Amino acid sequence: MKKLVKVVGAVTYNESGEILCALRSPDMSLPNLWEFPGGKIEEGEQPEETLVREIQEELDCTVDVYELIADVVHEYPNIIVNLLTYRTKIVSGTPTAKEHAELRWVPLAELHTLEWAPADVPTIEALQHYNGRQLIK
Ligand SMILES: Nc1nc2c([nH]c(=O)n2[C@H]2C[C@H](O)[C@@H](COP(=O)(O)OP(=O)(O)OP(=O)(O)O)O2)c(=O)[nH]1
Repeated sequence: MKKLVKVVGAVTYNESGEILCALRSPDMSLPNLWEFPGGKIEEGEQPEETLVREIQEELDCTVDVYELIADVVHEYPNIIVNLLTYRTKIVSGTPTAKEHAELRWVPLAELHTLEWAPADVPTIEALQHYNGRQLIK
């Protein structure tokens, strides 16, 4: 039976309303696809705690976590991923790619031009339906 992993991803806006996108490196699973930075929820962790920990590890900055954007179950060939995406805000530090091949700030209207990990597509669609400006707090 395929393993089900619970994963969190951070949707982070900058002052210009662009969203932080991260490119998985060639040696990761789902190589060379774009994702929201984050990672697997560990035993005993709340999703918000995972996000803060993972963003610190992967991007070397600190985020506050706000509302849930999408809760998606996606079946990959080898694994089932339950991806929870949350709006987050950087409260200290500047995002730096510690593990990703690239980080890029992308306007909402251009998100669909990137090649995303399939589990992320419903989040992109949900974001298009939001008024992006309302998300900048
Ligand atoms: N962090 C993150 N992972 C995602 C997203 N979309 C998506 O399908 N995933 C998948 C990729 C991985 O299979 C899993 C997250 O694991 P991880 O971020 O800890 O990645 P990893 O490379 O260490 O995991 P793995 O090689 O052991 O699969 O969820 C996303 O937006 N963010």
